[in-house]
Amino acid sequence: MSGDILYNLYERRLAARLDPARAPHHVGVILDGNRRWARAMGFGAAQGHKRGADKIAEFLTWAEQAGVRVVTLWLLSTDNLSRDPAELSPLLDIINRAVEDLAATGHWRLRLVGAVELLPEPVAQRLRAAVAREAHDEDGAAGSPDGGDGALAGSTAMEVNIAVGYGGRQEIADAVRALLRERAADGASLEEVAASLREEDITDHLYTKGQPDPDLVIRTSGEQRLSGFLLWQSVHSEYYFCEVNWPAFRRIDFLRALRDYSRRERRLGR
Ligand SMILES: CC(C)=CCC/C(C)=C/COP(=O)(O)OP(=O)(O)O
Ligand SMILES: C=C(C)CCOP(=O)(O)OP(=O)(O)O
Ligand SMILES: [Mg+2]
Repeated sequence: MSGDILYNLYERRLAARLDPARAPHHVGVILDGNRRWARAMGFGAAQGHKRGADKIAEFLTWAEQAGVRVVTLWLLSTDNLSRDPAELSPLLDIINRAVEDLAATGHWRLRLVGAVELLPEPVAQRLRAAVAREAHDEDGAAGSPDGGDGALAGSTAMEVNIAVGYGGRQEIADAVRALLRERAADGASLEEVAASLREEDITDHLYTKGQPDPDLVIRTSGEQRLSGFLLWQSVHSEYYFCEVNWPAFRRIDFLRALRDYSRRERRLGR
């Protein structure tokens, strides 16, 4: 039997054995290892990022098929903004194009989660425009990523958070700033804000406001760290670290993550 046939059989068996009722509602992904993948292939960093970007729509389709309702994709950290401009500039363009392509399918509900204002203005503008166009398409006709008659981006479409210029500490600082400004505009004194501050007030001002916390966070490339991803929201998240570099991530890697997740016992401190 050829490798492809065996792979397909294994993939189908893994998928069939997963209980959709145990699927994570929100999956966060740290798409790591683009440059290591590129180096191993004898390519430059930009080709690694490009191949990584090409994997995104495919991944979202797998997640949707598995019953996931929210996906957060970490495409650029605040720390990544200090990378060499020779790498950063093509990477920002690749991210812009990737988000425009996702928006053009009209298939997902996109949300920018990150300090977009820290990005070069033209990049930020393109990102905002792509996501705004997608939101507009919600009541119009748009096809599925494969060009078929898939679900339209409406209230039932999977939500996809695009984390660009995202840093966990930055997000919490932004949330506190927004909260303080809001309360100040209502005429509250600093002492009144301090006395009444609850955890939920911070949660309600995060980039992810209104969304459930991630149940499962996947990081590719073998690194076992968070690097600040969804710092506030990941208190009870399950982590899955996968050795494969992001551009080489396959559906069976994702299905294995889901299988692993379905076997975990989440106690939430109880
Ligand atoms: C369009 C996409 C997919 C964007 C993700 C950008 C990014 C910083 C990926 C991580 O790989 P890396 O650059 O950190 O590579 P490595 O970990 O191998 O150094
Ligand atoms: C995947 C993204 C977008 C950010 C985290 O990966 P990095 O590669 O930048 O993080 P470190 O390994 O340096 O912590
Ligand atoms: Mg990396």
